[in-house]
Amino acid sequence: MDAGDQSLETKGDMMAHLNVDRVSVDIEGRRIVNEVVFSLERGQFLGLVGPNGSGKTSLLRAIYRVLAPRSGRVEVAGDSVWALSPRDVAKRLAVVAQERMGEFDFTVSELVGMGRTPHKRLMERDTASDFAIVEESLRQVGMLELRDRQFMNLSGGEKQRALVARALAQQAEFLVLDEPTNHLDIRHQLELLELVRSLGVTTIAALHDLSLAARYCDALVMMKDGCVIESGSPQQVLTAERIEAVYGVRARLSSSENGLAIEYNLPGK
Ligand SMILES: Nc1ncnc2c1ncn2[C@@H]1O[C@H](COP(=O)(O)OP(=O)(O)OP(=O)(O)O)[C@@H](O)[C@H]1O
Repeated sequence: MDAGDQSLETKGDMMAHLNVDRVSVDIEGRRIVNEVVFSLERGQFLGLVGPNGSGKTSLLRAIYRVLAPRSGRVEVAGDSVWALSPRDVAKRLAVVAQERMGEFDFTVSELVGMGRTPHKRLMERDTASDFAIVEESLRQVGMLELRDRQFMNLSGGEKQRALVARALAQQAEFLVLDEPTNHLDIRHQLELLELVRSLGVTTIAALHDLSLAARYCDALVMMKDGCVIESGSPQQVLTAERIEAVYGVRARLSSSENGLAIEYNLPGK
């Protein structure tokens, strides 16, 4: 999806790794996601941006098979996620969701080990390979030293990194991240986004920081009121006019060493 490529805006692509084709979600009779269309190639990192309540989480939940769409299709490598079993979806798609910040009564290692579950038979013991994968996943998020701590006693940012490690241990071909940088300090935000990029795994992430989204994502989908306002390369999507129309803030964009710097102001200031 290079700049100027219109494929995100047109009808879903059968050959794409992720194909979201006219997906609508209704909750309690209200349209929350409205006819969303985009597709994503294998290995690409797509950022889903938009103000609070614009439908990002609801769209992601429809993609990872938790919230049934009212209409439309979500396909991973050509297979409808709603035609697959939850277990088969979990083999192919790893999720770090906002609602998973709960109070798990497990150690960090045990939690990350749960990422291996979709690959195992019922009651099958962990193998040396499972332990090695868990260890590597903990190392990748800088959590090796905290492996024996209780998950529920971790700080918000440590919990978030443990949940990312669990998703890595799942070794899925597809990653879905809902505000993965939530709770993370600046260093850990950069480390996490660098890590996701370096994995080369097809990824869709809801992100609030537009500069970070521009820096790390191959493509952006910007939503407002459940609709896609624009999609394409970060340069194409992030303009001062569009940010003002969607977020209601004045934005001054300038290029910086690392991509895009954005200065925001309330209207009239
Ligand atoms: N279970 C639910 N019951 C009622 N309304 C819901 C439910 N889930 C979401 N909504 C509503 O749907 C709209 C979209 O919410 P959603 O969480 O998808 O937005 P979002 O873009 O992820 O927001 P944020 O950036 O604040 O996380 C909101 O108005 C929200 O209140």
